[in-house]
Parts: sequence; C-alpha cells; structure tokens
Amino acid sequence: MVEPMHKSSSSSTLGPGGLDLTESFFKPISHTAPPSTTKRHTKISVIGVGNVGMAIAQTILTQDLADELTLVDAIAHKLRGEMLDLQHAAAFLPRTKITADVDYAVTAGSDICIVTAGARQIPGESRLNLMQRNLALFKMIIPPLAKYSPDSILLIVSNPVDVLSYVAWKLSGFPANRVIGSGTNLDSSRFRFLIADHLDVNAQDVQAFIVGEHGDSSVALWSSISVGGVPLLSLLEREQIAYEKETLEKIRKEVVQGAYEVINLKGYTSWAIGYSAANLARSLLRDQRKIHPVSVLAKGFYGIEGVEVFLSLPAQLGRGGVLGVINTDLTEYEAQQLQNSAKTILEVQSHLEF
Ligand SMILES: NC(=O)C1=CN([C@@H]2O[C@H](COP(=O)(O)OP(=O)(O)OC[C@H]3O[C@@H](n4cnc5c(N)ncnc54)[C@H](O)[C@@H]3O)[C@@H](O)[C@H]2O)C=CC1
Ligand SMILES: CC(=O)C(=O)O
Repeated sequence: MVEPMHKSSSSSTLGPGGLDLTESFFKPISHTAPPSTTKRHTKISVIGVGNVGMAIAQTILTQDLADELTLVDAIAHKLRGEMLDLQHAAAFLPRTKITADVDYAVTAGSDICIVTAGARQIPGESRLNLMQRNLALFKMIIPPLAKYSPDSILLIVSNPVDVLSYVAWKLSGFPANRVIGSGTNLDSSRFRFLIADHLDVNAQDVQAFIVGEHGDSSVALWSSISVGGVPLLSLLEREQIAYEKETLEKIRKEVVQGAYEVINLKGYTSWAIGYSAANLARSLLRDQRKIHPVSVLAKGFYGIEGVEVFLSLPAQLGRGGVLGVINTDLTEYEAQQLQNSAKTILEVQSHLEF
C-alpha cells in the first residue's frame, strides 16, 4: 500500500525558474511525513558588510552556525556584491541560505542580530571617539531590528562597543539579558595568545580574562589566570620566576596596543573579531553555557551600584542570552581598576544625547 505523500515547502520539487522536476530529475521517496517542527530554523543577521561584518559572516558560514544568514548594509551595490560573492562559495560550504537587503524586513525572525555597522578608528584614534557618529547610525539601525525580531539577541560589535551596547539596550527596549556587547572577548583572546606564546603552550589551555572597557582602560585579571588548571601567579612563585606589577602591566598594555598596531599596519582589524563574534554566536545559539568576558549591564555586580553601565564581566552565555555573571575573586587593585574603567565609560555615556 502506498501512503499519501505530504507536500511541503521543504519537499518542493520546483527547479530554477519554477520548473517542476518531480517526474524527471527528482523523484521523491514514498512514506513521507511532514517535516519535524522540533528542529527550529536558525537565523543570524549581520548589519554592516564592511571588514568586520564580512569576517563574521564568513566565519559563521564555515562553522555552520545557522540555517540562514542575512546581511544588511546602507550601500545596496556593495551589499549585493558581498552576498553574491558568499553565495558563489556554496559548493565548498555547509548549506546556508544567504539573503541580503537594505530593507530591515529581511531580518525578520532572526535569533541573533550582530551589529557591525558604523565608523571605525583611523590610526591612533580611540574607540570612544567614535561615539557621536555611531550613535546617529544606531538610531536608524536598532529600532527596525527590534521591530522585526522582537525575541532576538542583539550582539553589538561597533565601537565604542560598551557605550553602544547601552544605547542598543535603551533603543530596543529589550531585557538586559538579550543585549550583549562583544566586549573584551577579543582582548582576552589577545591576552591568552601573549601568555601562551610566552610560555610556549596552547592558548586554549590558558584561562585568562580581560574585563572592563573594550579599550584603553581594560583590566587584566592576573590573580585568576590558570594554565592547564594551574594558577599562574603561584606557578611563577613556586618556580621562583620573578615578576613585578610593572611587567604584568606591560603585557596588559600590549593587549591594548594590539588593536592600534593592527590598525596602523592594515587599516582595520577583522579576522580576530570575526572568530570572536562567531564564538559568541555559537555559545548563544547552541546553549553552550560557556563563560565569556562580554559587555553586559554591570549594575549590581562587582560593586558597580546605582549606575547603568555596560562593560565586560565574565558572563555565562546560552540560548536565553546572558544567563548570569560569574563571581571571580578580585584583588583590591583589580577591583579598583574595574571601578575606574566603569567611570571612564560613564563619563563618555554622560555626553549621549538620545
Ligand atoms: N568590538 C570589537 O572588538 C571590534 C569592533 N570594531 C568596530 O566595528 C565597526 C565596523 O568596522 P569595519 O567593518 O572595519 O568598518 P567598515 O567601514 O569596513 O564597515 C562599516 C560598514 O557599515 C556600513 N554602514 C554604515 N552606515 C550604515 C547604516 N546606517 N546601516 C547599515 N550599514 C551601515 C558601511 O556601509 C560599511 O559597509 C567599527 O565601529 C569598528 O570600530 C572593529 C573591530 C573589533
Ligand atoms: C578595533 C577594535 O576594537 C579591536 O580590534 O579591538
């Protein structure tokens, strides 16, 4: 007995130009049922197809993170060019539907919206200096994203990322757990690289956090660094390897200088932030519950009271967005540095005009 076949959009047999391929090339199997509704279609939108947006887009594709990747930019011809260029790699990539439009309606139903649009630093310019230019753009970008994907997670990358995460939170009206800045996830990777390079170990075996501002006032949490589970400072003491606060501060400065150096040399940074943002998208979409140093609403954590400021803290990320902030022991010096970093961001934030 032959069961009736259910036709659905995913079992469509229409070929290019609407040609019905059922009886020629494509012969459907019998005994079919409608597609399962338990596996959700996952969609990531990337706003801004510049150096950073495209590095993130291509990492998302190669790591097979979403069923659909949608791109938005203000420049229509560049946007279409980038979309086609990615689509032409289809034969070498996991299957992902790639769409693009200047109209935000194309982002409807996104799980994550990653915002990379905006001005970037010229050599020597600080991230905080970009605020006014990128605030104006965010007023055009965030409201339509919130309208078309009211349940999404906003992942902010544009700089200054901490202040703009606060702006995105305010403009979207989203709960704070669904607005995240990529923050010091990238700085921490630079930090782990430098430590790993110094000790000649794998950076993935180095647990180390940079917190606070994604920028000049960032804070290195030396007291909690471990390598393969061994606390770093006690290892240095045990091996009688001398270290001084100045030496450690020099490494932190090298982390801060890292971005300026790359911008001086190639004009922008892209590959590391591409991997960093895709790494965050994976933890969020796949409910990995991993701890990442990212920019979150810090009110109530680490002695930051009574002020609404976004800065990076070690946060657990999952399908619900920010699930919580980890309570790491800070030395007095680290706690003071974190307070100073919050003050630096708040000072810039106080000049915001919505
Ligand atoms: N948080 C982080 O760790 C990092 C942040 N960044 C930041 O990312 C941002 C982007 O940097 P790049 O990609 O190098 O710049 P870019 O100049 O290459 O690209 C910016 C893109 O934004 C688009 N854009 C401008 N206005 C728009 C609007 N209203 N709607 C949609 N798209 C719009 C432009 O057309 C352009 O394609 C900068 O603010 C930069 O500072 C860069 C690296 C790391
Ligand atoms: C540009 C920037 O924010 C970075 O590469 O860290």
